[in-house]
Amino acid sequence: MISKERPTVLIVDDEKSNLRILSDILREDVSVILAKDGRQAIAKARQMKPDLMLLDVVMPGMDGFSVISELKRLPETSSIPVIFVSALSDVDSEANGLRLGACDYIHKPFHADIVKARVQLHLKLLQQRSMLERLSNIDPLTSVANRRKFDESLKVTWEQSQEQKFPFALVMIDVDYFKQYNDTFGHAAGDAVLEKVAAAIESCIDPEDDLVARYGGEEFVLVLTKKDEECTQRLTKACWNAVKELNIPHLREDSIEHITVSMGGVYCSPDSTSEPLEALGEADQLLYKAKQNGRNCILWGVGQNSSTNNPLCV
Ligand SMILES: Nc1nc2c(ncn2[C@@H]2O[C@H](COP(=O)(O)OP(=O)(O)OP(=O)(O)O)[C@@H](O)[C@H]2O)c(=O)[nH]1
Repeated sequence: MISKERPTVLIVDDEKSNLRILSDILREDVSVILAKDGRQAIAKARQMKPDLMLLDVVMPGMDGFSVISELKRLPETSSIPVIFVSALSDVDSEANGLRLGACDYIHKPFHADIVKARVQLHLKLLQQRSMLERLSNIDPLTSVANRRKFDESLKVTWEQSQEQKFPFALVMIDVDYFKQYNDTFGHAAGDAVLEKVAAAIESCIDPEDDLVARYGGEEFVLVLTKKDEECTQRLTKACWNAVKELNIPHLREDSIEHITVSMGGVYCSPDSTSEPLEALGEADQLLYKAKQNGRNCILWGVGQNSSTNNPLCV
């Protein structure tokens, strides 16, 4: 994913002179990393995650075709675009390189302007792709993750939790009496509340490990990873409190004078036997109970699959 101002290009060639010439051509526009063989190329790609690679084909030991096959197999390098730069100018070699997943093929001897132009073109395409990816994962009203991103993250988090043995929590969040708010203040004011609520929740979580997503309508969901139960509950309470502290007047006749949220959370351990959707269902039931309980509270499940029988109010 191309996020930095100055993209990084990994150049792989066993000929020192080619490495020097190619880096001289590119270093004005990009940061250059060099590798002199296939093994080094894979190690540097995994470690430094370049935005683009220029890869020689004929190299002693591991050739460029084997390198690209390995890069495409590894999840952390599979999306790095690779341009072959090769003296093999026959149709079969070029077709093979493209079939293996290269985005382009430049023939040696290369021309500086062609190398520059092709690199710029692929960096531009990469930038557009990453912008599209970002947009397709974001809720346009609140700018937090959308349902699509949440579904994907839940699946990945569940799998990683099982493999890497870390716990995670799912928390469903729903704005209280929101219909009444819309009816009183109008839909546009309701939209502004959703934006503020999302931002308040987002400000409390750790963007490295956690995710807040708009689940739909006035409902949000949290995925909190790698924390013990106490820390998870503390963080959830901080989110609940952050919404309260927005002090958005609701003007209800009863006791709730400000916008509040209800929450239902479950803590999933790596040895959980239930499935992600079951855990989500449990969190949803706890949220329902929190609403029945008078709203403006958090209900936690206690232990695996026992959450709905014995909820804990914090
Ligand atoms: N402004 C605005 N309102 C929305 C949006 N999505 C859903 N809503 C409104 O959210 C309200 C949800 O109403 P209900 O499901 O009855 O829930 P509630 O009034 O919050 O009641 P409780 O959840 O029981 O506290 C409905 O009036 C929806 O129209 C949105 O994007 N913007």
